[in-house]
Amino acid sequence: MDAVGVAPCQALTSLYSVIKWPDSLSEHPLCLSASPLLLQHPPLSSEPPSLCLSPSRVLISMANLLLTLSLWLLAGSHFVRATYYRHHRYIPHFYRYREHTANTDNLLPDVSNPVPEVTQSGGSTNQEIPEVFHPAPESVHPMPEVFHHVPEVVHPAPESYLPPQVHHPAAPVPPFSSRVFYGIMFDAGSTGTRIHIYKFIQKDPVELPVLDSEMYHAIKPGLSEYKYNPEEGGNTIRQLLKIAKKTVPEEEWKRTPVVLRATAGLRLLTEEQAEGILKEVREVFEESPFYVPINSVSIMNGINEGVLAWVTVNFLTGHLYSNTRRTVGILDLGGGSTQITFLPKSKKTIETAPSSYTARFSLFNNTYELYTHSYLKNGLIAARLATLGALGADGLDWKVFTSPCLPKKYRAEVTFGGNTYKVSGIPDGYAGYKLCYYEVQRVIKGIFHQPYEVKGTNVFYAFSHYFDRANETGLISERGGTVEVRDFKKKAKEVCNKMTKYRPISPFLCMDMTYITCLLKEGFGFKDSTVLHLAKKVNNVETSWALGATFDFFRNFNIH
Ligand SMILES: O=c1ccn([C@@H]2O[C@H](COP(=O)(O)OP(=O)(O)O)[C@@H](O)[C@H]2O)c(=O)[nH]1
Repeated sequence: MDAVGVAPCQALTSLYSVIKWPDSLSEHPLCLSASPLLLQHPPLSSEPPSLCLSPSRVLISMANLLLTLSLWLLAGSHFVRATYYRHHRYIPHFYRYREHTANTDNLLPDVSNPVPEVTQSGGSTNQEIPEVFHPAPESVHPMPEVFHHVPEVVHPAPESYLPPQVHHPAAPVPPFSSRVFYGIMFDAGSTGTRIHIYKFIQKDPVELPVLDSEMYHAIKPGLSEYKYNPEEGGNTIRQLLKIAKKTVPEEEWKRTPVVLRATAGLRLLTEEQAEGILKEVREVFEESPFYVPINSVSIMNGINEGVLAWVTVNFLTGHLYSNTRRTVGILDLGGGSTQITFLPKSKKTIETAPSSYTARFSLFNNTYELYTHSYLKNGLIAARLATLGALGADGLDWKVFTSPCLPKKYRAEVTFGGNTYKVSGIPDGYAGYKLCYYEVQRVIKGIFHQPYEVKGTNVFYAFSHYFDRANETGLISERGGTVEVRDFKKKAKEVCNKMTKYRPISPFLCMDMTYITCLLKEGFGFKDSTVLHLAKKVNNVETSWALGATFDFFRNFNIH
């Protein structure tokens, strides 16, 4: 018997109690002690309990047994394999939504196959995104889970929001060679266009990719300034694409998606003007070496802007993976619009909100129903012009718009949305906080909805112009920090009553700080004692809707 044959033979000893091997098979019959198994068969001789067979019969019997055993093993291995592959790790759908536990990595939500394969021919730039990028969204539960179990408990002392680490330079090299991929998101805002180049690392084929880093660059003015000259607007995009070409390795260009989402600036233009600019951007994208998906250039609606900024901030602060459902709200003050978004703790917040002020989406087996709203024309720059009575006014060629929020001797021309406005302080009049507050109130009163819960203790992250103004006036450092709503008010009073001192920073500082104070208190209804976390970046990644929009591109959140 050869070596291969011996092993299965020896395995038989576990089935038959004992095998006594003689010195030589050719000379001695093989003897098996009687075992309960063998005794089920009629005895072959009259000498129980041991059974002796001639070598040839033994070999035939062994061959039969081997054949039976092989069949068992084959069937068994099939069964085992089938069971193994039914394990959740091998069911992408199950894996995506149920494998997540709280962790501290900047993991990209569900990108199992995030970037298109480069086609052999060089790839068409307007091919459709493979379906795997946009798996069918999970059906939304009619009654969102959030309202079943979330007690109306407030958390007066919020957890320390230590953000997860972004960079993992010392990670051990896995046997699977890590795959790096990129996503390029353009934020076409009213005051500027920004490029966000995200680098992701797929460390393991069955694990979620990790956000490694972001390359960010901004350019002014925004695309809406080019409403009469879209080609020039296209040049600003070309300039930013040069940065993308330097950041993304050449071999990755063809499979790196490039997407542009425009916000308030383009929303405020006529459809024709906005379309002229978007068409130009599409052409610039098409001539770039990057992957241009369908719908790569569009105007984003206010709901998505609010929800995706909420996704970014909660992702970066590590709240999307937590099982506690404790999240943070966001306050975004752009140039043309302002957004508030949070996950209510109380059912009453949604019940008392206008239906257009709520949005649902699914992520990691959770359905979130958020309170969210974007107020168009209430961004900081639009609000300046509204306070001056200039927004939407005619006679821009000759009218001078004045305000007690501006230094008395200030006179200038400001441009916004492709229009130029003449503005000035009131040379012989009064200026100061009280008068200014009265003026900005008109831009807020009767426009804002105060969410039921905002007087509670939800934690809010405030960024964009909230951050910029707080930083410029010394409320916080470059690194950000926390302030109370009353700090904005205190600083606004100081700035407005000492306009000359603060004028070098910005002649609009009094108006801006007063507007922010009024917006927070009388617009959203925050208490003086509400603490706001001001952050331009979390873990070196911009707090903006752009990261959330990149996730949404890779895996459709079905925000509705
Ligand atoms: O990633 C970003 C995106 C925006 N901003 C700032 O946020 C404000 C947003 O203005 P935007 O023109 O985009 O406002 P919108 O048009 O969306 O209202 C500007 O001060 C930007 O400098 C920023 O700091 N980082």
